[in-house]
Amino acid sequence: MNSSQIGLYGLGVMGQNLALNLEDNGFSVSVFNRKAPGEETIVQEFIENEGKGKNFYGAESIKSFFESLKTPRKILIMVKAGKPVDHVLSNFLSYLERGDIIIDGGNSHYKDTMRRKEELKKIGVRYVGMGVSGGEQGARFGPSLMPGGTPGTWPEIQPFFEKIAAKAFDGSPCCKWVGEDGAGHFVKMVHNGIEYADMQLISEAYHILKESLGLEAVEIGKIFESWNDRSLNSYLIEITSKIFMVSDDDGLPLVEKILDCAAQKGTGRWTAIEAFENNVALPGISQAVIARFFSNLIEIRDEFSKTQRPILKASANKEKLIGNLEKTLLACRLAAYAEGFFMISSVSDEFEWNINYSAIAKIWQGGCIIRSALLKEIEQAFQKEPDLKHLILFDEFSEQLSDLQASWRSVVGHAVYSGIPVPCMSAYLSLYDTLRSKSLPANLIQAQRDFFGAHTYERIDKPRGQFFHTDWENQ
Ligand SMILES: NC(=O)C1=CN([C@@H]2O[C@H](COP(=O)(O)OP(=O)(O)OC[C@H]3O[C@@H](n4cnc5c(N)ncnc54)[C@H](OP(=O)(O)O)[C@@H]3O)[C@@H](O)[C@H]2O)C=CC1
Ligand SMILES: O=C(CO)[C@H](O)[C@H](O)COP(=O)(O)O
Repeated sequence: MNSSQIGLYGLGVMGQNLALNLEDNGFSVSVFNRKAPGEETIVQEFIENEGKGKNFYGAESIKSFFESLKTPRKILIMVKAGKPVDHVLSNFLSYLERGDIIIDGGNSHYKDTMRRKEELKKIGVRYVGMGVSGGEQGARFGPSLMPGGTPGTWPEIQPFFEKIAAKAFDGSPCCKWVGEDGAGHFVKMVHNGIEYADMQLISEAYHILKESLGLEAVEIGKIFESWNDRSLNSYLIEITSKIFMVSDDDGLPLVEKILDCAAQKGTGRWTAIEAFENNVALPGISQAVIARFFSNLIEIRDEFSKTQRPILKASANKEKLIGNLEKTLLACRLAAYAEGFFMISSVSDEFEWNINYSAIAKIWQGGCIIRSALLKEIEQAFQKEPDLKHLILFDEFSEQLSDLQASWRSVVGHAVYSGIPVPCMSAYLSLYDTLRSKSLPANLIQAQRDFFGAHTYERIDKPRGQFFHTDWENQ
């Protein structure tokens, strides 16, 4: 048969929509899904419904799936991350041929991608870990794509993915080769870390608007709508404004009926763990992950809240607070991207991936969950200064942070006095204050370490690299 240009394994939400997107763009696609008990007809149903009359081949077995593809085969896997990917690859082993290209588009851990790439290299199979962002709609009409893996593979798969990707502000595809090994999945993981932080920040703003100003959902929605018309313009602010406008059957806002207990599949947590593993501090992203954990402690929160005296809310001028919140969100969003890019550059340097940061800022401008107006400025910053160590050092951003800090302090201070938790906003403010402090109290920590463990210290009046020890008890 050997006729389809690309194969897609895994007809979940993402797989189905990517298959439709590929077909819309003129490609012939073979599709397959495992036949789990009770789900034997997924492929058939897809071909008879969403795929009806289109250029799909619905394979009934892995053998016929492989036979239906032009060689060297290009197969996009869209299954649950983790063991399922290894399971699928082991089922492919007897059919794969030298030169075939496997593309994992799921949210796989980049270290798994590096391992899988090395395993498949032994049999001459090329492996790409491609971060995909944009959810169901993105997959269907234009996702942001972050491919990376076996060098030299890109030219053969580029036509497919550039065609189905979303468009950046300048109309170019939100899809670029990120780098070797697990670079693509690594960048997607950090994307999700930033996604967690931005979502948490928006939720903290909502909490303040609701608790401090007592605003109703529709009014909060309108505030987000107006913010979306200015510097905060982004997908997450846009969908947030829409969420507040949706009512339940009884006419009350649906969002207020949702249990305040956030789930997570793990990519944000991985970002925080990897940051610690690589000696990089990601205070905002880490706090966003922690906030999701805390949200799950419903019973403890319920019990403890009853034991505490109510807090007298700090008074607030409504218009002023709303204005300050907008500025705080902007400062924090900048800090979130800055810490994300800092993480990417730290790990990219270690693995020598040579990631192009302005290209990443461009890939994220369309299709993905963290797309925002600010990414245009970030792209330009990295174009001007490709070796920029940290985004906060870019003149325009450091000026912006300096200008925004008064509003930021006022919001965090207001929340602290009112007993409204703002873990992410305050973590970013501490990050800002830490990085703007020429001196920190870490000298005392070094003295303590030397006191109890003879760990030695460096001195301000001696060159770096010379270490001293003091017998502190007998001075
Ligand atoms: N949903 C989203 O917004 C986004 C998801 N992703 C990532 O894309 C991937 C697909 O996500 P999504 O479509 O949402 O759904 P899921 O993560 O739920 O994955 C569904 C697919 O995985 C298959 N699968 C599960 N276990 C196995 C296994 N052991 N062997 C073979 N196939 C298996 C399912 O088959 P079956 O139907 O038979 O159970 C189904 O085709 C995931 O890695 C996800 O993290 C990335 C970006 C956005
Ligand atoms: O990758 C995504 C978007 O970019 C997914 O939507 C992601 O799975 C969401 O993460 P979580 O379930 O942990 O909130």
